[in-house]
Amino acid sequence: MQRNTTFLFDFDSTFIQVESLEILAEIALANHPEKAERLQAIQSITEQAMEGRYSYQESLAERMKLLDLNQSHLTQAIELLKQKITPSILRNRAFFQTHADNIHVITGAFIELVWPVVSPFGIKRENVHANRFIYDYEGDVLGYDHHQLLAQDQGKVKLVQKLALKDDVIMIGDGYNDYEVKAAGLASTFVAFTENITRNNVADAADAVIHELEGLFITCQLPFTSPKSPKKVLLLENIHPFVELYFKENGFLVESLPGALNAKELHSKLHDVSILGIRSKTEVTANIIEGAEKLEALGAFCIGTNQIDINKACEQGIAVFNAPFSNTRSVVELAIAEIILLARNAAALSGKLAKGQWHKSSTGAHEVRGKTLGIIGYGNIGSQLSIIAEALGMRVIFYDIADKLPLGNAKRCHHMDEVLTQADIVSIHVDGRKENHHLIDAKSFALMKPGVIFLNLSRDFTVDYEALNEVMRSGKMKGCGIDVFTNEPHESKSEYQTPLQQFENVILTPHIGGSTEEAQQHIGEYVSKNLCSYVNEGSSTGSVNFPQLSLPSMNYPQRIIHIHKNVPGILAQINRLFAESGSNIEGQFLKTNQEIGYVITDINRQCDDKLLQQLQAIPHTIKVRVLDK
Ligand SMILES: NC(=O)C1=CN([C@@H]2O[C@H](COP(=O)(O)OP(=O)(O)OC[C@H]3O[C@@H](n4cnc5c(N)ncnc54)[C@H](O)[C@@H]3O)[C@@H](O)[C@H]2O)C=CC1
Ligand SMILES: O=C(O)CCC(=O)C(=O)O
Repeated sequence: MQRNTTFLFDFDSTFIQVESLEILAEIALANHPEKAERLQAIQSITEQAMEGRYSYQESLAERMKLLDLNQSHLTQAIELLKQKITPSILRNRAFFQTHADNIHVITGAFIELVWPVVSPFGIKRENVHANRFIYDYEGDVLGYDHHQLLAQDQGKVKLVQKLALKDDVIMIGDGYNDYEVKAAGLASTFVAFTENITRNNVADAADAVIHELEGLFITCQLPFTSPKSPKKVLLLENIHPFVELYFKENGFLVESLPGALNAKELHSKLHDVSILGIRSKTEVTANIIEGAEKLEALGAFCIGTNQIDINKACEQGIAVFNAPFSNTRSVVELAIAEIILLARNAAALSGKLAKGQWHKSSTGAHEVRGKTLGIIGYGNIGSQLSIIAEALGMRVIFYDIADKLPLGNAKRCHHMDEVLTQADIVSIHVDGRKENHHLIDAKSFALMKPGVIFLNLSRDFTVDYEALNEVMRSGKMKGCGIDVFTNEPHESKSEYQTPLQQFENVILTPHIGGSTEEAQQHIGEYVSKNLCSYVNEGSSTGSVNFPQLSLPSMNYPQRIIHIHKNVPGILAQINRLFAESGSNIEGQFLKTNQEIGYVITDINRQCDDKLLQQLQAIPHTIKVRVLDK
């Protein structure tokens, strides 16, 4: 950095992606009959003022007249604005922290909104210059302080004059009033910031136009560069918003899409992506993995990982993570609800009443107390279902290929057929391994009792749905609850047809077993933290295909990660290379699983290209990663 440079940052549409007064107006006018007209008027006045076509003083007065504000509006606006920080500002938090003494925020926005957003960046309170509201005793906003320089025309110019800065001054902003500081001779450079909005007359007047904050480091030849060029995260299938925010706060570039992508779309999107986040719909095949050169980690924001070619991911050194517990309770609650509703014929009766038919009857409606629930697959979901079903007075029997401890009074059966022949309700909770294709077929249905209730909330292919349709058509089955379907649509709100729609006593849900706010929030937190600490520090806790290593934080100049096929003798070769290169090993961690050897070495110096190439050349090496402290 040139010595003694002061950076003046605009706030609205520069530090944040939006105009704070517009956000405040959206909230304050939410229930106002003239909401649309007033919002449009506010936007139009802002735009004219920012382009320098309208007096700032008048524009502020006009906009404030259109609002009735109180404290609660401000509180809501602050929360929203914190989510709207400009991405390149967010990922360069370190820049603001490092140069806190030399950074000012100068804005016509209100301090009540500005300070909570900028303070986490280490910006000093005395360096934040903004307008302020005036309140009555009840906390309603009476107006604003007209005497503040920033409420006046040429307000930024007057304020910077008053600051009497001795340093070289660089003004960064998106509006004409930011340019005015340079025009008045108070800044050596005006940098137009266009990440959120481009105003042609402002860009034309600027000494430099930057699209992201990193452009400032280049334009001003600051040795401060982004800590690393940011890695890209692609999030698909409506993953919880926490995840996007979390990655952004940790310096990643994030793209979020609501639906799944098909193979072609996914292939072309992945070329520069380091972390891919999906749920159950995105097929990550061997071809996709092979083409994703930069992919380091893959997060399944769900339980099932059958949609991912795990073997290929191992071969390519890509760690896969999931959330094995976070949505299990949600699935169990849905299963219990469906069992009760189907036992009471409620799905059929509700469907009739929706069509105007009042069918009040107890015939064929049963309590679940005392009935036998047969669970196939006694894992995290099956075993929780067992406990809750027993609490409702049901008798539980189960079958699992693994030797599972029966919980409560549940009885373990040694053959699946035992469960199928005895249960009043059969519920499938096996995992999505390939061998489970059509685990439940026509023969299985034939073994079930007449009047059986059948649930599948696991994976579509575990059940032969043609056979299920047949048995439903035959009238043998009382009803079924199905949450997982063949060829589920990639996007929510799509059309979907299944022959099961013709039956009455069915509960058909669009794969929502795990779709509760609670589950999605927890999955989001769990998977994104594991992904982040894998990519940033090498910890593989929570990975489904890598040996799990929880590592200490990085205290030495470099951490070298060597991922290789699990064959004997690799560690010795790695350590020989370190010794020959004169690197001192400060700490070393090794864990293997059947496929992979995972060696992490902290060394006392920066590893040179030659050493890296030698590590990469060790036979059976899959990938070498270098992490800087
Ligand atoms: N509908 C939804 O939204 C959701 C569906 N799921 C699905 O539910 C299923 C169960 O999930 P978890 O309980 O978390 O899995 P889990 O892995 O904890 O349990 C699966 C159990 O099934 C057993 N198993 C596998 N094949 C079997 C077979 N052929 N016969 C008997 N037992 C067998 C395993 O030994 C294991 O104990 C998975 O397929 C998962 O993908 C999970 C969450 C949400
Ligand atoms: O909620 C989802 O997207 C998928 C849930 C699921 O099937 C799973 O967690 O395995």
